[in-house]
Amino acid sequence: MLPTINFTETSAYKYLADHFIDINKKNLKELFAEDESRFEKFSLLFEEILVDYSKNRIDDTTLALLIQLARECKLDEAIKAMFSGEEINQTEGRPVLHIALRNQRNKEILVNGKDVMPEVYAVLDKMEKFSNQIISGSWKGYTGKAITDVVNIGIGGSDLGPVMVTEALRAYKNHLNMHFVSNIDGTHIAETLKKVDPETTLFLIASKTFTTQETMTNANTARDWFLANGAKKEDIAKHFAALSTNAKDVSAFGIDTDNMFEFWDWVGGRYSLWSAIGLPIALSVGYDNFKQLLAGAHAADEHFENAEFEINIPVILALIGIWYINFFDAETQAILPYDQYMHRFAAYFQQGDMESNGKHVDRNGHDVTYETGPVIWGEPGTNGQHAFYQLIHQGTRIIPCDFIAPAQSLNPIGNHHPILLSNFFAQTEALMNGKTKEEVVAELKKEGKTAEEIEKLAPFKVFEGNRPTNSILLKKVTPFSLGSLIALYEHKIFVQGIIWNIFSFDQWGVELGKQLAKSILPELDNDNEVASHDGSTNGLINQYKSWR
Ligand SMILES: O=P(O)(O)OC[C@H]1O[C@](O)(CO)[C@@H](O)[C@@H]1O
Repeated sequence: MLPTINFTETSAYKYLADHFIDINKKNLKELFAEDESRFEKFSLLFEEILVDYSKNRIDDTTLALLIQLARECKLDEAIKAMFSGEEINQTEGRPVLHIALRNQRNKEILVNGKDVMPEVYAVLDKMEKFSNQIISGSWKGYTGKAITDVVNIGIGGSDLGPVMVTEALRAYKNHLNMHFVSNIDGTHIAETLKKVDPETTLFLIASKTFTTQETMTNANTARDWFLANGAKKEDIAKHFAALSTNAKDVSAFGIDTDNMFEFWDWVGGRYSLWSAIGLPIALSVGYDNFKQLLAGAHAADEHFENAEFEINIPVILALIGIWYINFFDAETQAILPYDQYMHRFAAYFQQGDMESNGKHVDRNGHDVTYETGPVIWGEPGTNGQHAFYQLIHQGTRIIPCDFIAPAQSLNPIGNHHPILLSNFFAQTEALMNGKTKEEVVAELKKEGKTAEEIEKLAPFKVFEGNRPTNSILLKKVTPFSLGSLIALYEHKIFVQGIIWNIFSFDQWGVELGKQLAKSILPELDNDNEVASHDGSTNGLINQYKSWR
């Protein structure tokens, strides 16, 4: 059982509320001026990842109080509970053990008294064998040709993780063409099927439950297309595999359970890229790289489980996030990778964070009286700079940002990378220091503007600064470093959920829309006017019926 402490009733919270009044009067520039050792104090090096959190509106007291908050909320007990396989997903009656999927130390992890590691290793072995066969071409399609294209059909956690990682590791990929179909919109599968040949395509049906409407509809369409283009039912075994926990429905669909890669109910969908759901990753970059990804995540797990809170990256990042959300009223958090390969990283953690911590009921079943999960968003730099950074620099809201960049480029062409990184360094500096009226006036004078022009223009050119950022500098994006980075973010989400006293591993909030869509679907079968809903929904459905 997880602790159920209301963090706003702890003494640390009360001290933080007082301390906030002082910190809120200070700006980051002053904090740096007051303390020359901020960077040394407020940065952590883990493997080949440097996390600099010194450009945050914190000082020694803030951090000490935040850590006290974590202690009062019994974060240490919660971490132990997760790592030891307790049923911490209490609303679904399950443990939460994505850490077991990357456990590399042959340590037993018990679920209901049974060690899950032999099953985990058995599936990994099966993934290794299968991915080697597909990559080497020894696995043949129904006409004897090797596989050239892989189409992963899944949605949410059964899509976003593999998409994000295969893109982030694109520099490591082999000859296989990877495609991902998630949306129920027929356009997604139609456009994908235009690009592939049934004789050389492998379909992976990725669904934990094997009941998700979008995935099953897309899977049926893919199977129909396969059979309508020359293949027979018995050929399905060579071209369809399932990544699922539901063996019964997998075989009812017609997939041989030999081609099923199993995982378990203790793997949450949005934490499943480490499981059989990661098969497209192993296919795209090879099994050895997939293992490196797991190894990187495992290293981060060990860090999270064992490091003191003062030097524990997920704990520090989570607490700083709470500082902004619950004291500064920040509503959103931007994730800004300066790495084109990581272009889906923010989208991935949109699900990771928002489906986990978008909750308004605490672990006692009561409405919370404080804010919980932030809106997560972001795009890669420098594209974002030319789109939405204006609001981050000069808007009215506080938007804490994570800037992420690799020191070494995987495509070191000309001076692209130094230019990219000069922007990465400049942005956090600009957000922190801003530009004063005096600086603006001096600049305008230099440009030869008149006193009147200066007076008019200056207010618009002032940057107040004092805008907080974390900088995460990786030596290089490798399967190992990416695995670590993802796991650090996962654990950050866990820590925040513990402090907010919410359940981070269920997602009841996605059910209502699904239920209603199921009840509306039969109403769309005929042209009868609908009157069973509210006025707006009736109006929309009836207009649709008149236009289709
Ligand atoms: O893998 P499944 O069972 O098809 O579910 C897909 C996704 O649907 C959800 O359950 C809800 O959207 C996600 O948590 C999950 O990742």
